Amino acid sequence: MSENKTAAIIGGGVIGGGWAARFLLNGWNVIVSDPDPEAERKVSEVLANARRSLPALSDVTVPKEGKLSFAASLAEAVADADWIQESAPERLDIKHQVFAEIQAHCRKDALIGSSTSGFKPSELQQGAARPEQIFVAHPFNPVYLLPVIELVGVQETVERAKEVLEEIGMKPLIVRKEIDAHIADRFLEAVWREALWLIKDGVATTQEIDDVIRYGFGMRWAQMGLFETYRIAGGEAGMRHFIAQFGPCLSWPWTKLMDVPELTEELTNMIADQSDAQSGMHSIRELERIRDDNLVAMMRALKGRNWGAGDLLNAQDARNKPPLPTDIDQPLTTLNRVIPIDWMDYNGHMNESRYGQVFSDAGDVVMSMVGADQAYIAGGLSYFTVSNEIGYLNETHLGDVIHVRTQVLEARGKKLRLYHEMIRTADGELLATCNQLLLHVSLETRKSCEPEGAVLAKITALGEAQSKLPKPASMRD
Ligand SMILES: NC(=O)C1=CN([C@@H]2O[C@H](COP(=O)(O)OP(=O)(O)OC[C@H]3O[C@@H](n4cnc5c(N)ncnc54)[C@H](O)[C@@H]3O)[C@@H](O)[C@H]2O)C=CC1
Ligand SMILES: C[N+](C)(C)CC(=O)CC(=O)[O-]
Repeated sequence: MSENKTAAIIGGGVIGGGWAARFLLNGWNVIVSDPDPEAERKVSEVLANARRSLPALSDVTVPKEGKLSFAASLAEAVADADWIQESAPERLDIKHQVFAEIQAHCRKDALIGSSTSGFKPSELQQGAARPEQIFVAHPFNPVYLLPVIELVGVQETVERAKEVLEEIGMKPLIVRKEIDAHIADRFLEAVWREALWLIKDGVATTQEIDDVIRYGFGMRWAQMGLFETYRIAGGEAGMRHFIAQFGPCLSWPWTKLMDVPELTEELTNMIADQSDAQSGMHSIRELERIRDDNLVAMMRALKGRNWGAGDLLNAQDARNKPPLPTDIDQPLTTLNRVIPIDWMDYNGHMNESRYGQVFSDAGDVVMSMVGADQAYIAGGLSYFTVSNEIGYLNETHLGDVIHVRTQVLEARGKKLRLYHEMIRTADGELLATCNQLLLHVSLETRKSCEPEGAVLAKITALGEAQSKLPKPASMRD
């Protein structure tokens, strides 16, 4: 488990702050070193944004947050660290100086990743005491939400790094060959160059460029990437037809390729003014929150499809899923989760439909406990919910950690009656209750029938044990 591990974050700016949040919210202790006197405030603000977004990607219990501290010196920060992440400015001389100091004070077995967007490991390792210890771990902003991370370096070191990053929910990609700007930044540079030309030539504004991306190909890229998208664009003949039709365009004047517009004061002002007009009404922190909420909503949608980034999140949930309750003589804890952004409504609280989901998920846990699981369902038997009587008692808000306490009121024959209490974990406030009736059914006839075999035995034992409990207090009120 990662609980006692420590990450040292060297440079707590945009990316260092994101790394600190990613490690902390996955249970690591984090110690930051940055000469900027404002670093603590900046990291704390990034962390506050991360706390409202990252846990909302999960549908199960999230790890307990680690401890954050700020070191008086780089030497102090790295002394006991398992992972050291360098996120100093993109200047090779600064990075060399930082690595020399890190290696003078860190453990020999510590992993030293660099967030560099473009330097190759061989450049970073120049003059290093132990070159093989340093590797590229290039993340994407915001580091606490976006999973992909490019790893470049000595095979054995990056393999070790990969394991750690997977534990904290990331999607490491080991880059085969070291090249300037790795893989992803090559694309980003190409797109950015073209965008600069379009603005300089007076063809499009910053707003129009952003619109063609977010209303169009950006959404396609987010769920399928480039090649799968273009395969479909080739019609029934697929990729070969796509290349035959659009390959020649690459040598037509469709792109400016490597030709970079000079970033004169005039062009810089034009871009900055357009950007102010487009987005200047929001602070950077507000824009971060808008971005994060959108990313969470999109990633959660992909989760429902078990696709791309959503597939990865489901795997992480499976790893973090708590075991089923075993103490059947007590009320059962059937759910433990954070309330995500896409469950909020126009009244600024959790929408009523989501209470149904919470209690449905809690009911599913009872089904699993008695063995009415995927295999049982595949065998043609299951439970259907035939009534949910929900009491909405208190408001539930974004980021609230909640749990559900369930009692089995009746488990006889086809009938399974459950009573759920949804509780805000921080203060024990009862938020909602649900009286739920399920009927055992045949999936073939779609009619109710008696449960069978081990499920019948387990449901009977559960019903008997729970019948000895007093009625839940909220039922008696
Ligand atoms: N901003 C971005 O979108 C991305 C940046 N990166 C990479 O991450 C690294 C950091 O970039 P940003 O966070 O954007 O820069 P930033 O300017 O936001 O942060 C850099 C931080 O390093 C601190 N610093 C300066 N000298 C230092 C030293 N000797 N020791 C410790 N800290 C020092 C600065 O005070 C500052 O807080 C760069 O290598 C960059 O290429 C990687 C992915 C995305
Ligand atoms: C602009 N950039 C080169 C710093 C971008 C990156 O390195 C990755 C990102 O988050 O876009």
